[in-house]
Amino acid sequence: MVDRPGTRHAISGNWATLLLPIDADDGIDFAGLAEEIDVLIAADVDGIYSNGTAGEFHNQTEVEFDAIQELLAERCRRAGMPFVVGACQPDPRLSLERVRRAATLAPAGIQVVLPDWWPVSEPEAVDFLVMAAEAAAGVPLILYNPPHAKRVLAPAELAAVLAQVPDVVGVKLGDGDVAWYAEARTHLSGIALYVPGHHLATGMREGVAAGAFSNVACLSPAGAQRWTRQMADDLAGALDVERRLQAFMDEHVVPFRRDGGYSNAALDKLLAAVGAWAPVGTRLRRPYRWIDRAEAERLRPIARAMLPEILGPS
Ligand SMILES: N[C@@H](CC=O)C(=O)O
Repeated sequence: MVDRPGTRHAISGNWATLLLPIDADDGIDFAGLAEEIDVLIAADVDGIYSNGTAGEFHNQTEVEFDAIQELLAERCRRAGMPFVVGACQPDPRLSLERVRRAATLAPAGIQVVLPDWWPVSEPEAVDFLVMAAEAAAGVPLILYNPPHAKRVLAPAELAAVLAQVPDVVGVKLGDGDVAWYAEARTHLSGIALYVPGHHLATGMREGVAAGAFSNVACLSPAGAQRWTRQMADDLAGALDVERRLQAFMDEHVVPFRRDGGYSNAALDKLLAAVGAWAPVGTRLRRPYRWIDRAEAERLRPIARAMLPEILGPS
């Protein structure tokens, strides 16, 4: 069990996701992944995490899972970079095994999703998280509860669940409107909340966000880090960047999902290819479709013009 901190959270700021470089034969390019981790370390992000949706946790074998986490842990440990392991898995049995193995790597936290084939009730969510906490053996848990989860918990429901599992110290979730932020303040103070990367300045202004497991870091880890630092002493400027980030996403990225049916992971890999900071590529593992790399080339000058603070030189 761990104590939940009051207002300061051990895991905060700009967390960058691993994105899997995928070969033409559908295998994971581990040499490319190692290079990517080193670029993230050099960008001096607040931390690196594996196996969110963008890390394609839902489409890898257990042997691959172990190899990814070991590579992340080994390189981060050597560099003194904090890391979080995503032990996410829609199947609760496999997920608990992933948590158990992740704990042996001594990460700063372990991320889990709720069982995701049959939507869980609140008591079932509690029971799963209690089992996950046992498997984590003292490593703090972060619940990843995005809008596309089978069971999405509203702030009051989350508070009721988390009150029974103090080992869950944070929640990565989709935020909402002004009313949602008011609800989050009412029910979730003391829990570290991680809002979508391109909403982080708003989450900070509303006094709710501890940080982001960030899609902005997909676009540029170094740029996302600069932007996150800006929030501390120039929130108005950071909110202006956020407005342009959202315009870029709405006009140029979201249409791939809304009109083209691409997944969030495809969108995140597109962002990484626009930023061109590591050998990630746009390819996803089959059966998921990926966005042609030419689209990244087309969008790069647009992104640079709209977001010089994020994509400009450091
Ligand atoms: N929701 C994303 C955030 C990064 O882009 C994830 O997969 O973790």
